[in-house]
Amino acid sequence: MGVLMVIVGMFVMVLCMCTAVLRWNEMRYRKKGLPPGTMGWPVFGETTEFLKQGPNFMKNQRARYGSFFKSHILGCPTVVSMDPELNRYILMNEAKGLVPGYPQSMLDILGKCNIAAVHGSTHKQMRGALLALISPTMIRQQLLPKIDEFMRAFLSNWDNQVINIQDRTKEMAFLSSLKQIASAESSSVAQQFMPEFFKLVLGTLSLPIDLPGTNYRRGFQARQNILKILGQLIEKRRDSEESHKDMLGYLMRNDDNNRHKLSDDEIIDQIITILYSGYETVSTTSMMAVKYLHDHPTVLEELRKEHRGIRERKRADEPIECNDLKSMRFTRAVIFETSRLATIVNGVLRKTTQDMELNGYVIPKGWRIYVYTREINYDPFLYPDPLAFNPWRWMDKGLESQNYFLIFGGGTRQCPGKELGIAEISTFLHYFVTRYR
Ligand code: HEM
Repeated sequence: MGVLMVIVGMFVMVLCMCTAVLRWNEMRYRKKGLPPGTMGWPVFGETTEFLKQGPNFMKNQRARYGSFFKSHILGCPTVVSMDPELNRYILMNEAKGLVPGYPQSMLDILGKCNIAAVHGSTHKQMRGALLALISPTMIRQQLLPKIDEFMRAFLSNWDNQVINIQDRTKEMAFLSSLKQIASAESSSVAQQFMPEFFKLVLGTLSLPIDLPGTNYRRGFQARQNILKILGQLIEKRRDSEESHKDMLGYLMRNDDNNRHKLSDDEIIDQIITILYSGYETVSTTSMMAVKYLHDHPTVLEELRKEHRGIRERKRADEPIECNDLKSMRFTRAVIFETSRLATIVNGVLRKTTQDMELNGYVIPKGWRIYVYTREINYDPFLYPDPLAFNPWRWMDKGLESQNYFLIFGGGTRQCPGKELGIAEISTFLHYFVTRYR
């Protein structure tokens, strides 16, 4: 009986202490002008709930506090905006005191010249250099032939095997980008590069704890190894003086036509940016498209009809060209519907560089703003019967240009790789549905 009393007493004491700490933490943030919401525990905030519950955490908080609330997630005090109007306003008005607000581990591992780590004129410079590499002309003349050659080879000999589509689409996204970046050397460096790249990706999504065995430490070491691989590649190319028509070749051009000359460090971070930005997005969209096509035979049939039509107009070894891509209207619709229903990107993060008034509240300098765009994908007014996989809804072109289409972000940081990503996924689907049942 005595032991039981002690246990109950201790339990009550711990409960009181926890309540006191939580209350104290709430009081610290009870400044006038901040939006409603809870801040959770000191240091950890509500990160555990956020990571465990995912979108449900957002929904629950919105039910309690409305579409604009404060929290403390991923190590920072954060305001979450789930309001479509406000989200659009924030993305369109980044210059009024906002910079990207991605976690420290991501910035450390992706490098200080990474596009998400820079703003103002440096951002303009890095974005300009990137846009020159993936412009519609570059896609038509340089990138699409490489993508086609890669997908054609990658999607061969899958018969009579069990294919792990998640692993394969990850490999596909990485190797396809690598071929566009360094086509001549891609097959010789891929085996060494790929495992390092996968470690780098894990590191960017970890807590920045620099101890042996942590994903952060492994990711950082992977970055060092990738710097070495890319540094050697650049050096070799400079020594050989041979010109290369791939992304690295264009980045290294030293003639007067190159308006966006970058230093070697900037070139390397630009390459890591391209690999990183197109990796999770393209691989997950491709994987989910395969899943939805499997679940919806009528959609698969319609898609197959489109691709068989293209094949019938070509010789067996003739590559996919820009006109073929343009004619893939249903495929584009399948890609958008997949991105919408699977919500590949939940939202984007920004950080305030000064106290900032938003929605009638004052957001202090240094706070994160999570522009949470996921919910808009399930809005029944924009997308009737929102949980149905219905690519036909995208056949009306207007839907792609409506104001709340934020699957590829918006404003000055809108995804520059949208058309390149669509070209890769479309070519993947082309060979997938024309070669396999
Ligand atoms: C289906 C595929 C893709 C989706 C859904 C997607 C989505 C997005 C989103 C939502 C953003 C905005 C991030 C922000 O505002 O902070 C973004 C930015 C970006 N994306 Fe994509 N993306 C895709 C493919 C690609 C590809 C293939 C590339 C390759 C070059 C790429 C390169 C970038 C870059 C460099 C940025 C940063 C732009 C800047 O900060 O100015 N993306 N993407």
